[in-house]
Amino acid sequence: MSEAVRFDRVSKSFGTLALDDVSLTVESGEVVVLLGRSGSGKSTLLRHVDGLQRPTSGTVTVLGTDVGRAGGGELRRLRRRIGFVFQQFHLIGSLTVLENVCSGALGRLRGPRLGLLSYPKRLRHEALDELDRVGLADRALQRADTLSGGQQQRVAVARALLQRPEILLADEPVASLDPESSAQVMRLIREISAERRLTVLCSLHQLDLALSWGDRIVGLRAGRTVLDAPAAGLDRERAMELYAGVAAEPAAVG
Ligand SMILES: Nc1ncnc2c1ncn2[C@@H]1O[C@H](COP(=O)(O)OP(=O)(O)OP(=O)(O)O)[C@@H](O)[C@H]1O
Repeated sequence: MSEAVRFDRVSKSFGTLALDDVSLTVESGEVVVLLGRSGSGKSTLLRHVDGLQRPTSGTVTVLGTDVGRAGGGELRRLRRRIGFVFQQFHLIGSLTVLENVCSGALGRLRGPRLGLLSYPKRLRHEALDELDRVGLADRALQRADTLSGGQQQRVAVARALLQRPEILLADEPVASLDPESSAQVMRLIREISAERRLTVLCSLHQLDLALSWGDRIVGLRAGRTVLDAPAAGLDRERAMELYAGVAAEPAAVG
């Protein structure tokens, strides 16, 4: 197996420590799910992978690039190899689904594009293939804002795939979806990772989804990795300890 991501004693301070001495190696093709309470450092960890943030100390190495030391050009080249899926899908609602997917290839093209026909035919075909992969080829010419949330997130996955990424970062990709759509999106990401040997780092708040679709669970608490274990066979109670100490909702009075 080759190594896709390595964190070597990484700390990140914003005044408070968001990451505290994190060491982690992710192999190519692994699906790693990050779990932890709000504010435990999941998004900060993801942002170090594509160099949106740089470590205060320690080393982050991604696809052979030392992210903390990389110059602007090197970072841009690295980012082309990394796809990102967000909680908010960030589609352009007034454009067709297909054009939204095509925009995933902008990093591979020269110059801006306006309108579906401004993309090379070969690329439109590639985009349609990716839409087919996420089960939405029949929606290609529909406006993106006419799709359900789950469908829009699948379009966002297709758009990220058109970038031909080696790593996919997903920051709470199902946080705004219903349980069925959430499972559908996670299953898709998992299957595509297996088909293409795509490395996935995904933050989630849903323990059951993490256990179902992750290869490996990394648990963070106050910026430290307190759990790093294969998802298969991981005791649910043990994973729940990540959330221990969260104040219960006050009981309704009346
Ligand atoms: N740009 C920033 N400036 C200052 N503090 C930040 C910044 N980004 C993150 N932090 C702090 O770092 C800590 C970790 O935040 P982070 O967003 O990584 O947590 P998280 O686990 O992703 O939370 P959530 O589940 O709510 O998204 C928090 O205390 C947060 O306030």
